[in-house]
Amino acid sequence: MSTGLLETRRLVARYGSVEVLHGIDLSISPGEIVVLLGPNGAGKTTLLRAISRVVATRGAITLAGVSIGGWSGARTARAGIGHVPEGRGTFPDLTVEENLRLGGLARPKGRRSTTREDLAQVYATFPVLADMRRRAAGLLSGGQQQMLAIGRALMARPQLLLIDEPSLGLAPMVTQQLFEVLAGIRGEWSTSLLLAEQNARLSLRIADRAVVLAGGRVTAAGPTADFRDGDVIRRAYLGEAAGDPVEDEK
Ligand SMILES: Nc1ncnc2c1ncn2[C@@H]1O[C@H](COP(=O)(O)OP(=O)(O)OP(=O)(O)O)[C@@H](O)[C@H]1O
Repeated sequence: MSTGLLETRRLVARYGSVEVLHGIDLSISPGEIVVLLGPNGAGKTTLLRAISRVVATRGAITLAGVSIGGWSGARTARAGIGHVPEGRGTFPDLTVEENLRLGGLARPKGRRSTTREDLAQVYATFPVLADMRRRAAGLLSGGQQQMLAIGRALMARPQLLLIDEPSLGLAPMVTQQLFEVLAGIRGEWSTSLLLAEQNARLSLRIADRAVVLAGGRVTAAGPTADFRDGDVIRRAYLGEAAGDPVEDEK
């Protein structure tokens, strides 16, 4: 039996009759940070949705050894997996703290910490949110909203946190600060992270392993040290025959 936190085997996902993931094998260890890289349309978002059970799948998915595939596993998945979707999805008319409290409602029964303790921990992770706790979420900057979306997911004390394109629409400096915080989250919150991210340079800096998707298949995977060379990224994204240089930043 595997010791991984998350395991997928031959995972297939489709939208209607169109199959977009064609048999993904992925494993994530407790406390590990894994980044999903790949060009637009590769299937990164769909893989996160498949793992959090919001798109239909075939194949095996286990979380801490418990099957979360099929309908019966969806509840287990929701209890153990936090999902920060692309676009963040915070409630703009609610305050920062109200948004965070809503995240806490998803916590599994038998939790050890109180809501007050969890709020304090979110504010320690993202001090700017503490200063804005009574402000409507819709008035926050893009970076602050991303922090709020991540904080809200953390309130459910997930074993695995899925974050889709955290850098989307953020200035480089804000993205850098956000990634520094993300690097610390696994220790502070005892969670693993799976990021889908176009910013290869920054995400490779904080992740332990990278998995590259193209056309709904894994085309490369390994420790991030193997991917820091721009040529490896280029081959992984475009195939051996690629001629034009690709920016590291892509
Ligand atoms: N709701 C949907 N209905 C039908 N097809 C979809 C839907 N969402 C995504 N797709 C298709 O599934 C494939 C994978 O898309 P996905 O969004 O998972 O890729 P991605 O790697 O996350 O891309 P991006 O970096 O642009 O977000 C694409 O061909 C896309 O057109």
